[in-house]
Amino acid sequence: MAVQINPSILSADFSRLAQEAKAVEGADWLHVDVMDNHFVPNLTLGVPIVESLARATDTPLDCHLMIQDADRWAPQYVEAGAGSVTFHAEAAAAPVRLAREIRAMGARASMALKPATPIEPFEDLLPELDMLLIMTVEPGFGGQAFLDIMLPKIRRTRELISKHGLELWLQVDGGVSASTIERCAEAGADVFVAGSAVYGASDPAQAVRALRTQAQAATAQAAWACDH
Ligand SMILES: O=C(CO)[C@H](O)[C@H](O)COP(=O)(O)O
Ligand SMILES: [Fe+2]
Repeated sequence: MAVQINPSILSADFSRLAQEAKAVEGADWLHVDVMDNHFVPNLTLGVPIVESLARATDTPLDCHLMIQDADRWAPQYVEAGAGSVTFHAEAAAAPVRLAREIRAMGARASMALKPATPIEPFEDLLPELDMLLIMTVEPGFGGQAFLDIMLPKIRRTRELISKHGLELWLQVDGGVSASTIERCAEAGADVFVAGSAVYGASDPAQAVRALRTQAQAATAQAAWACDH
């Protein structure tokens, strides 16, 4: 699969969200961080803003729900227009039922793991998912430093995906930038969220293109991609 670059609007100007979304048209997905001040110590936006964003841009929305009670709320983000909904493993009471519900509603189902949550207990669930998100910072804030210690987990997850012959996308989120994206791609990620590295740049669309070029080059050299 081609690499995908998903700018995170967490680092955008929230008073001009429609224009900020348009500034990165050409990106694969727009990453929308939903935070409830309970699952993470920060508060961002909810269903009405996702509904408005879905109308304002042709770029599909990749909603990352950092909220408690994901089982109750995730379907509402599909209804609001998200093309992909990511719930946290730590916040879902019934992740298989929830993933099936999201898929049945016509969206891609994705599950996220905080840095301290291992992938191994979820091996048998992977066929139920369209994407697995490995957090490379503690969720809650943009602009944090990339956690190198997550690289082995990315590698192990890529091995599980290969072992089971899955079509699962492997997303990384947190501290992804020109200086870290190649390590993520080499380890096995193929979907890259970047907030500050895109919206902190003078030309966000150009930053997306540059990250894509770097990720493509690193993937072409990566052992995991050469096996396919
Ligand atoms: O989920 C997130 C934080 O919890 C954000 O998507 C992420 O941090 C993006 O910002 P940056 O690229 O600046 O780290
Ligand atoms: Fe995110």
